[in-house]
Amino acid sequence: MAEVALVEVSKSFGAVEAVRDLSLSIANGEFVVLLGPTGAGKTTTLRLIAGLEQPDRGNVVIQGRDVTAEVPAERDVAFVFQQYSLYPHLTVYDNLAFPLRSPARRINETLVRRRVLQVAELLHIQLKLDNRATALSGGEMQRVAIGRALVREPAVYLMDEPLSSLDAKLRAELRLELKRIQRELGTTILYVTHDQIEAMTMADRIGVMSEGVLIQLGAPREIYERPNSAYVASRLGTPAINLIPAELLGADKMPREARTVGLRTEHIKISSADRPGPLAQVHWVEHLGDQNHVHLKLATHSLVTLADPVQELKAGDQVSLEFTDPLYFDSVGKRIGLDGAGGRA
Ligand SMILES: Nc1ncnc2c1ncn2[C@@H]1O[C@H](COP(=O)(O)OP(=O)(O)OP(=O)(O)O)[C@@H](O)[C@H]1O
Repeated sequence: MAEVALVEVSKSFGAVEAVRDLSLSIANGEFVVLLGPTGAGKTTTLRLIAGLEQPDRGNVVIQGRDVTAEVPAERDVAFVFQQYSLYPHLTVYDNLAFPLRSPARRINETLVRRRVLQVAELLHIQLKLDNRATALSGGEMQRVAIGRALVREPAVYLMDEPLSSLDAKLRAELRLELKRIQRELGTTILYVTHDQIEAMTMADRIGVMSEGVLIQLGAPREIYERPNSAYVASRLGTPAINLIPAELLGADKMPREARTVGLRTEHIKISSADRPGPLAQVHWVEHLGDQNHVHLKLATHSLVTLADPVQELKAGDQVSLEFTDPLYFDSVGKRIGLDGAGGRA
């Protein structure tokens, strides 16, 4: 049974349609990531599930129960926000125990203690239990914030960019930990992020949103390899996919309706200028440490790809390009050759 389902939900704020006709079903134990630019409607989607917003139309169903009319406290969800919302005057232990001590729950202290210790161990903060929340590093605070959600066992965890305030190293660490915990506990998570690496590495399925609409929902590889549109293709991949007008590349081998060609770095091979293929000029080479990005000029268009480390390239070099299995998009940006294998949202 779906743990959480949104059924044709819409929500406007004045003239802004924050979420439009959104249907989404999250299975028990599934990790779904909503990815999209700012203003796409991701946070509003979480708030609608939590009951912090009321939909204008549509229904929210949690564990088979229609909760649309219920207040947040009646819904079985836990929310983790971007900013750690800890009680500064309480110890880590008491912060973790807090959600279990509400009068409505009446859990005895032995059980509270057992659960807090279990979660603290899971998050590697067991040595910090006596610290005040303010005497923690940012990464530790965010672990406690996540732990406060984990001590409860709700139907679904809603997480709104929980790692975005952390530095890159901590983020990478916590990303792995969160995924491990989710696997171990079999929890159901709906997670919002701008970060494509978080989406690719943690999600069972990614939902790509734009302007309140769920554009595509699918497994990370499916979204990456078989995007339904140029928009979705441009949300994943570093460097970003190159979108080049089809007429620049010669129409002979392309589908007739192709207007734009999507070239990811793995679709582009750089060879010496005497090889067949369109000629491009190296504009500059960006050394990023672990990889080199080559910026190329193909007629009037710029293209970015990865440089083979053994290939000596420098600004001004002429090279020939060879393209393998690029993606083709029609005049409205829809991918040509959609196979209908569950790729559409
Ligand atoms: N309480 C509100 N009042 C008015 N407009 C709102 C409100 N909440 C959200 N919006 C608008 O709804 C749209 C969607 O906002 P939302 O916060 O859901 O986007 P988001 O994808 O989560 O963006 P971000 O990544 O920046 O958090 C935006 O245009 C936003 O300005």
